[in-house]
Amino acid sequence: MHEAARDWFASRTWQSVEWTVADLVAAKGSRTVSVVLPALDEEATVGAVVASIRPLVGTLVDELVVVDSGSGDRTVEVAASAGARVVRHGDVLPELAPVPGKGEVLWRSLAATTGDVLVFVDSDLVEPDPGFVPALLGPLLLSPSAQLVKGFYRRPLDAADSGGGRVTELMARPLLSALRPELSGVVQPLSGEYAGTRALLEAVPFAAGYGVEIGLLLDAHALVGLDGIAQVNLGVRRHRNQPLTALGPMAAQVLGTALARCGVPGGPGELTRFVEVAGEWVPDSVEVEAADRPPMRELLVR
Ligand SMILES: O=c1ccn([C@@H]2O[C@H](COP(=O)(O)OP(=O)(O)O)[C@@H](O)[C@H]2O)c(=O)[nH]1
Ligand SMILES: O=C(O)[C@@H](COP(=O)(O)O)O[C@H]1O[C@H](CO)[C@@H](O)[C@H](O)[C@H]1O
Repeated sequence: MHEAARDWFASRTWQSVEWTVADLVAAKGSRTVSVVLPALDEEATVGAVVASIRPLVGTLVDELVVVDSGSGDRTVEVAASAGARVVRHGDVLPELAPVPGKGEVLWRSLAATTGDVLVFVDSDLVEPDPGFVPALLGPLLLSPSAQLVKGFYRRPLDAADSGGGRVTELMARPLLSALRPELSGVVQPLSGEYAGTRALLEAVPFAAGYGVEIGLLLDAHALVGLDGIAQVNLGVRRHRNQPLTALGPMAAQVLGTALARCGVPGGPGELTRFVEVAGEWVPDSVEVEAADRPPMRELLVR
């Protein structure tokens, strides 16, 4: 293991949560906290995720916002009835036509919220743990240098107790070990549950697609160094696992964003896969976008 990564892992990893919500409320002081859930067609799960965080609103959490990515189901209604403020992606920065992607809604959430600290939680969690948000906020509110805190966990895959995090294990981890070994101590570089200071998040670009997590991690490292990053054990994280075929374009976006951040030319471009049709295999090509949205601070005059 890279020496800097080993030292960072030893000093900036919380294997267990040593604080209470009351400790965090006391440490928070005048700082404010926004929790953001990106959502695309999550009517089946978003309600329970909102409900797992809602009890913290008014004390530790100042606003709980679901940013909808253009859902075609009842995500908006379910999220609102569970107690979240719901923002549709076109409602914020309406002068900018939304582009598809998770990073797009996370980027827009910066303009739709006011918290000094933001916590991102996926809306497709299954059996969401109410401890996730307090755990993620601990290092940020209690440790002066932390600006980005990544969650890590055991990741079930469908009915199996482990095996999740397929793009993490097969793309992100090898990428980081090759291009940024200093970050090889990050247990879940693509975790969708993480917290960051607004100062950091508004200072960096957001990859509009699934490259958002790897992009933020690489940019945080470039901007604030390893000492500005921490990670905390959240236990177990179950979520709706996409089929393997859907993870090819996701992996390509992660690759494209990571290469761009590391100054390696060559974006993801076109990804060609193959499908079997009546006993024959035929190509199935898709254009993979890895475009970035600019640092929000360049748009917002505060
Ligand atoms: O264009 C998108 C794609 C995803 N998501 C949300 O981002 C989170 C993670 O996406 P997904 O579950 O597709 O990724 P996975 O967890 O399977 O890697 C979920 O809350 C999605 O609803 C979104 O808001 N817009
Ligand atoms: O970590 C991963 O490999 C992928 C896929 O997870 P699974 O194999 O379905 O458990 O999930 C993550 O990656 C996305 C891209 O960074 C994030 O946006 C998701 O929040 C995260 O779940």
